[in-house]
Amino acid sequence: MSQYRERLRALPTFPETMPTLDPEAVPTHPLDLFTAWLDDAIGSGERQPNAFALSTIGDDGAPASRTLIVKDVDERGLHFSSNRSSRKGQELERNPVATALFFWRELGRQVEVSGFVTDLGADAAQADWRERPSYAGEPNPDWVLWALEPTRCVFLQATLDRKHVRVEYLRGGDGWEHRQPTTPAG
Ligand SMILES: Cc1cc2nc3c(=O)[nH]c(=O)nc-3n(C[C@H](O)[C@H](O)[C@H](O)COP(=O)(O)O)c2cc1C
Repeated sequence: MSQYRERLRALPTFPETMPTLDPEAVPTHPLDLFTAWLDDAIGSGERQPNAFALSTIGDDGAPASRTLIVKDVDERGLHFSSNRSSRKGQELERNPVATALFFWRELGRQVEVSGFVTDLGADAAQADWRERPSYAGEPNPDWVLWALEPTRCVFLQATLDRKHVRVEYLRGGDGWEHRQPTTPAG
């Protein structure tokens, strides 16, 4: 029998005290809730609250995920950067959709942001490139800054009794709508 079964079940889970999420009191635009939660995550002191998993879709339809750093958030969406020739760069070139998944464990919060990805242009990419620790004075024509413009966002606030509270935002023709998903959460 695997040695992991008992060890994994014995691991500590959520913190004893966590914030609450009132689905009746969320803002109209999901990015307003996202930035409020990002502020909380930065304030919580947890390491790399700017890290998230980005999933893209390959030609065979299979998803691929990797950790990235979110560089900015504005009306265009979540900004992130990488090499155009990377696997993610090639996949985004062919199929410019992605999902970003944040997990802020000290707050028991998860946010899923899905939508369309756009290239923010060479000037923005090089400005980002110059701020990287590895920058050695040369531009990098392969570097890209993208924005993930959301069409669907799901916010989850964990609770100790595992009755996690979720709010799903969907963008339709008339703007954003939100509701509590009815499918099981955990
Ligand atoms: C905490 C963390 C942050 C990272 N941030 C970035 C990033 O902002 N940009 C990037 O290109 N790779 C970043 N990486 C590396 C990626 O996870 C990944 O390995 C790399 O980009 C190649 O991915 P791909 O082959 O799927 O395109 C980061 C890795 C870690 C662990």
